[in-house]
Amino acid sequence: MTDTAQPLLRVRDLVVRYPGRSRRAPGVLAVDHVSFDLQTGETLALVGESGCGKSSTASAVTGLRRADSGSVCFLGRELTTMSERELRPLRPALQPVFQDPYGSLSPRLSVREALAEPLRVQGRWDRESGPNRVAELMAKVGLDAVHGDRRPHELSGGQCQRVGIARALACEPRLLVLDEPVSALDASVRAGVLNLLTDLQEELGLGYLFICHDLALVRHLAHRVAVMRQGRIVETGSARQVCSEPTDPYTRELLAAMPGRGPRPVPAAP
Ligand SMILES: Nc1ncnc2c1ncn2[C@@H]1O[C@H](COP(=O)(O)OP(=O)(O)OP(=O)(O)O)[C@@H](O)[C@H]1O
Repeated sequence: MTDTAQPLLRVRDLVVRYPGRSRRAPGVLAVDHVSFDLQTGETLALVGESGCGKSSTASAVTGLRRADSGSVCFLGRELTTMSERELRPLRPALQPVFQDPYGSLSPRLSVREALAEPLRVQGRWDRESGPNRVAELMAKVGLDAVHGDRRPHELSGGQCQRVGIARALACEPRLLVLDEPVSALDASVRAGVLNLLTDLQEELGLGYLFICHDLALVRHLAHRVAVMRQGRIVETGSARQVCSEPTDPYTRELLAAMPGRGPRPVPAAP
């Protein structure tokens, strides 16, 4: 029987420390006992000023960095105590999407090759169905077939980010950890990528851990928001509540200083 009460992702008392290089340069406690749940089909935005620990939290969730302590439970499995070998079959279901759309793609691979790669790595490639699956992924993220032979330097930032999202989808994920996925894009293409993420979530029931510092985007995309300060979560609530009536004084201060404060809607897709 499926346990419907179990969240897609449950994080408890997560701690991430960066060791100091010497006695004079002490380490940094980047994530200080952070806890949150994320449900299937839900977007939880992690917001906070630069250096508050958002990306370190994301790295520990995706396993790019080992947590120093605490629990990361994904699909009911505790990730922090697993060996690399035990983690391998779970990794496709938990995919990161990074801020820098060019940096996250190999400059040598065409779009088609970049999308075939995760299928090959996972043993899902075969000569018959592979090319169709690649075409399907391109269509899903709104890339024309003509882009298939292009390399990253021949694409716009928005198109590169669509390739990054398609690569994540190739793994048939359940959760995307989106670390500032549109911050490096021109304002004119941001809305298109955000709308794509919304459509994919609706269609595939994906969970999103959305790391962001722009309140307008958070309001537009997130169901719930967790506000971080100096490694800790200081407030959690619905996007509407946190963005309009924050209870924590620091959140109020932070939101007032954030880009996108006030009722500024995200422009429609071009
Ligand atoms: N590799 C590292 N080595 C040492 N300290 C680090 C490292 N990465 C991050 N830190 C420190 O950990 C703290 C949290 O950083 P983190 O990048 O997680 O914050 P952030 O909220 O994502 O910031 P930003 O919005 O600027 O990306 C900061 O004090 C940062 O300087």
